Amino acid sequence: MGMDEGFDMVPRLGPGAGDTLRWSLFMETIKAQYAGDDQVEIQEHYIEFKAGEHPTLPFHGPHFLRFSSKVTGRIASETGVHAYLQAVRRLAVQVFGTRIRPWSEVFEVDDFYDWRDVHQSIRDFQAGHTKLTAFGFANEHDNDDSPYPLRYMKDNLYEEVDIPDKGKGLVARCNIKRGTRILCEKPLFVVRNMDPGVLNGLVASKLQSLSKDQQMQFLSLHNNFPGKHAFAGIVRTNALPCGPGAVTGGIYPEICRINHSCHPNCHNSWNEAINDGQETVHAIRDIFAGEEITISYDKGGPSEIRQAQLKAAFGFDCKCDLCTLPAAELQASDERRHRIQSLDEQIGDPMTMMTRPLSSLHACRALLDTLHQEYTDPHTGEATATALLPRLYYDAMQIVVAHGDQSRARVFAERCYRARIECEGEDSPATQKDKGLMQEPSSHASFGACGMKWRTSKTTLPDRETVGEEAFEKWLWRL
Ligand SMILES: C[S@@+](CC[C@H](N)C(=O)[O-])C[C@H]1O[C@@H](n2cnc3c(N)ncnc32)[C@H](O)[C@@H]1O
Repeated sequence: MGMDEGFDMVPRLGPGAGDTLRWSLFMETIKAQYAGDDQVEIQEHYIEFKAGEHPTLPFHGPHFLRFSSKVTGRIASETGVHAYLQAVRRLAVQVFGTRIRPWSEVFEVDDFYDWRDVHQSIRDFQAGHTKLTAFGFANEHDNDDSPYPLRYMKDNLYEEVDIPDKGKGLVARCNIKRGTRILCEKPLFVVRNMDPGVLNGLVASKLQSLSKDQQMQFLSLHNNFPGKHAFAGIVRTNALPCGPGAVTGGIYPEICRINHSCHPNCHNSWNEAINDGQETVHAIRDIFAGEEITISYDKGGPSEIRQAQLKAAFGFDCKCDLCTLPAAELQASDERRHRIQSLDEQIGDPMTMMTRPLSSLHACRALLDTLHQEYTDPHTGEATATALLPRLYYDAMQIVVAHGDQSRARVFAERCYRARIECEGEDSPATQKDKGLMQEPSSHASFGACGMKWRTSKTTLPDRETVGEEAFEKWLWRL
């Protein structure tokens, strides 16, 4: 049998320029170190150590999860694999620090990744794939006796770890399917935005009514504004608004550990319907084990604008995967985000909606295409959900319903409802409202408000199966 030993990379590497550069530096160091060693062979897509169980290092960093081998038994000792594991680990620690997580069956130190994910990633990079594929997802049961990921099913889907350049953060312990509710948390307390001195006193009195554990949870949160008013600094660093445009913000022991990304893989929202109000976090794309869980703290926009907003409101320079992309890719993203902003303004113009609704509707369609181009999964290249999608479908629904078109309004309301479920869950009041509109579009307050020139009944829509997808979309968007 033999005992395994090795190290895992947690969080796994992302597509940003920093991770790409560090990984290529590490791989070049490995190549130089083992240049004359005939047990170390450079293959097309990876470096192979022909010792023990032949551990490998892929050239494509995001595929790297684990470097390991059996370290007991005849083959291990004859090939000297233990010395390779130690030397490679030392070099990795020099480049990646605490991100390198050593583990050992000999010393009963647990590994991080499920072996099936490790084997899947090895199959992928050996075949030369640059996209990642997931072995399986949490909560997804197949006919196998041991559903993935068995040992995590009872636990949280995430773990708190140190994240380079961002302090602490949460990473996925297993692959998480898009739409999964990862967290649902009650605030320790809620507060309004106010002068730091007054806020400090108010928080001090709120802390007195909390348990010792809760006080410690609050005090352990990050403070990006150290100084005279420490409590107010913690609130400013961590408070999340209790709903869109809310004047109150909540403080949470776990959700407040989630770092910001300008291209987040999760969406957070306040759900009034759960036990007097709780904050939820949903995966808006498939998340791979070892990936950092992220939400957005701001309103988005091109990099210059959003980075300035983050600095002014929260006092940090954003180091997310989008902001650290190579310059040419960041510029392409900025162009799409400028377009998103200008289409959004066009759609929000009430005069255009009243007098030229077709133009507003076509702007919605153009926005949808741009969102699909901008919000793609960095690992698979597929379009992902974004909190902008339910809003877009809601806007499209409002445009058509205001002109009496119930059939299209029904389709847009349904799309809005489905997109909202992914971001907020079925039990969110906003999702339930969308569901009501999907069933009865004429119940919308603006029904017919701009006239009835597009009048249809809610049942007069073409059969998608009969006319085909393309014709249905043309009908829907009035193309
Ligand atoms: C709500 S806290 C998140 C958890 C925090 N990292 C911790 O250690 O507890 C927000 C703080 O995390 C850091 N942070 C979050 N997102 C970041 C990002 N994208 N880039 C750099 N720092 C970030 C900043 O210091 C920010 O003030």
